[in-house]
Amino acid sequence: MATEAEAEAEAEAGEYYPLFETRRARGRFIYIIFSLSLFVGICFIWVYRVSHIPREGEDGKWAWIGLLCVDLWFGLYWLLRHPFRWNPVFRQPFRHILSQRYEKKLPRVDMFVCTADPGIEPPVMVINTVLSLMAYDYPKEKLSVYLSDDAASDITFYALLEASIFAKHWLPFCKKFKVEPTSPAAYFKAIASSSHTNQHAQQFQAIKKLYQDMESRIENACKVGQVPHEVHSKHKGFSQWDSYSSRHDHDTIIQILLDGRDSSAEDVEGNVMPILVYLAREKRPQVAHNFKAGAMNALIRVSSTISNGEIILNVDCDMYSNNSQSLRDALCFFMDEVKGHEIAFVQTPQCFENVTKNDLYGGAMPVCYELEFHGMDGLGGSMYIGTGCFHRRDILCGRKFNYQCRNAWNEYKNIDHMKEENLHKLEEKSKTLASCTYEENTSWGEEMGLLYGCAVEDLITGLSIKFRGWKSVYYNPERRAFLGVAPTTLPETLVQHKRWSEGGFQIQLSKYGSAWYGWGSISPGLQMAYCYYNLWVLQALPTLYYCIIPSLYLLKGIPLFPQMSSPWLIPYAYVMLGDSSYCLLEFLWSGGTIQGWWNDTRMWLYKRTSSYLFAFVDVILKRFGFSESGFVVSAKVAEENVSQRYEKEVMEFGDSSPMLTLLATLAFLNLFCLVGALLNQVFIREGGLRIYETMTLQVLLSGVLVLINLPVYQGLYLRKDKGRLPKSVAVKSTVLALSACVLFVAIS
Ligand SMILES: O=c1ccn([C@@H]2O[C@H](COP(=O)(O)OP(=O)(O)O[C@H]3O[C@H](CO)[C@@H](O)[C@H](O)[C@H]3O)[C@@H](O)[C@H]2O)c(=O)[nH]1
Ligand SMILES: [Mn+2]
Repeated sequence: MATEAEAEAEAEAGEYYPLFETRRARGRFIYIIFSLSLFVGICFIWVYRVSHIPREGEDGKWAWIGLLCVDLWFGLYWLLRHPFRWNPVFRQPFRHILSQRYEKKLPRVDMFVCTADPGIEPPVMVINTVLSLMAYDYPKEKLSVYLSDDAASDITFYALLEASIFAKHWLPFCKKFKVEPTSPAAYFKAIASSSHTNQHAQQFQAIKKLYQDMESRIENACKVGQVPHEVHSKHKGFSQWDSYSSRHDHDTIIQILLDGRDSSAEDVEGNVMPILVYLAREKRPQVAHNFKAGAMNALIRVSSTISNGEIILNVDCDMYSNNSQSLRDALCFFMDEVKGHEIAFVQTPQCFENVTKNDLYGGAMPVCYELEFHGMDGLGGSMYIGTGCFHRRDILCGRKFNYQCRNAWNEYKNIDHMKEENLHKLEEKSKTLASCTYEENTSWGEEMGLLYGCAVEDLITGLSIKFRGWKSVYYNPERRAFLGVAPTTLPETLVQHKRWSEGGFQIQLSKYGSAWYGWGSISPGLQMAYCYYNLWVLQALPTLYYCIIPSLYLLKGIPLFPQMSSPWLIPYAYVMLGDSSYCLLEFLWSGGTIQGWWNDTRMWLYKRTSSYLFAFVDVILKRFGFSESGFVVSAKVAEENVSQRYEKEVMEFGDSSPMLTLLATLAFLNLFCLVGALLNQVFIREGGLRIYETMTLQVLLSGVLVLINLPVYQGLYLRKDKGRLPKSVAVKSTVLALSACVLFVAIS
């Protein structure tokens, strides 16, 4: 094995091969020229706004001043978008070199899966994730999987118990036939019938049957809400539920289901299996449990006594491993002799198995993962996004960066001394580590582990690691590393984005949001990039302004933009056309479709006018102590007819919520204004084409808003299915929009 000194000597002699390589994107020059020209356009718009403010007594003075502020803000925010595009980098790990150099010295890896609600995160899905991780192509004695169950559900525990038995067949099968993906459900779905060799076909059928039997047992247990009697009495683990009173009030429940130190934990071919642990940390109603961050911190502590892997992989319960090599790939970054010592975590993109072709709810965020994250990587490292991320344990636990820590890889921690310790003792010891009083008067949640008090614990934790001097890597392999489930309804998507944007804003208001706190530890470009995400909520009011004011003034016949014949129209046209074509091209380049881009634009509007607005209000309320933090877990399953509509890309509204009422009101407001203005023009003013001449941009703006809202009008009045907008929303929004229009016209 090459030590670092040897590696450097090799490198000097010109024979050294690094464990990974970094490529830079080309064509940046063209981009810079183009954005400079756009910026000039934006400046012209600003100049126009300032120099054409209506005089005292003229119509629309205040609306104009409002537009000036909004245009200023949009222009400044637009600037924040650039650092992402300055220097995108692409990483390529070399895992064959890793095997050559380090096969015997590979570190232990602890993998954490978090689940919180068996109702919306079905146990079958959770164990598929667990099984996919257990089957990584990696020395099994060095792997451990921990499942944290924040619902402390005995059915999830039962499912994991079943999985531990099924794994004994599944792991050797995966190894023998190089199965990919290693999540049984995904694999059987991908390969409906086996066309391989005879031997494979036979074993394929056998293992498929085993899986299906297990699946139906677990689903059955979920349906009746009870663990089968004979299993319950046979396994001692269930006795831990004797003192259980509710999911918010119970002792720590921990069970080591498989442990290589115990001979019963061998697969059917006599190979060692990964360690497998179930954990439900203690919960008490009066003690804050800090949601996923709390669960992760309990996992970090408990795993430190059981396996203490140097590397920690963290996934959400729906994110199964889709690439059995990605673990080795990630290690190439950490173990690289020249650069590895400064890398704290390796993040893979969050990709989804269930996004449809045109991605109705914009869940895939292709530009984000195919471009912006590469850009952040070039600026010093992408964000930690909570799932599909490999961490170094000590750094996650708060270690600061210093140059001495280079050789840490050679000092592997030995866990052999625990061999004699019997499992039961180990479990008892771990229980105190997961108790809800353990963290009292410690720095867990502040300097150690994942940070508390923020709706995006992942982002803030990643940022705090950066501030301690570390770098990170964004690794986007061709074969997706993980696949999960994206929300399949509009309300769920909006709620998820509310949580995200709220979290971002919380970061911005915390010490991590300030430019001076991070000065020197992260580059100004990266600061700007983080701001771009963290300031989402501040888009809400300006966007609402643009959706409401120009349309109302259109109805009243007061122009707020340059006329067709005015030269000031040129910068407007250039900026609007230039920017949207650029965004469209980027979207297509990232793998999206044209229809997908249109859908994404709609979601962009909806998120800004509902999620971000509600998040903004919530952050303010929380600041003044009027509201408490929460974590609305997104559902990973949908009813049959809901998923059918999802497959057909028909928008699912489903229930009445203030967010939907707001969206529908805006949709109607624009429809009424547009129709009102046109009627007014034709019947009352008889001015011929005047409106097109004086208010082209306002007509266009309302027109686009009406077009983009087509699914809302359909959902309100044309559809009959259950996913339509409820009647109550239809009534409320129509009345609200109509009265806004009437009032506005009447007031003057
Ligand atoms: O009290 C809780 C709440 C949630 N979770 C788990 O956290 C994960 C993420 O929850 P999900 O509802 O799927 O949220 P998403 O919005 O899809 O998650 C993204 O955003 C979250 C932060 O808002 C991050 O924690 C996630 O890792 C990231 O994938 C799931 O496995 C949950 O089981 C817990 O363990 N305990
Ligand atoms: Mn999720």
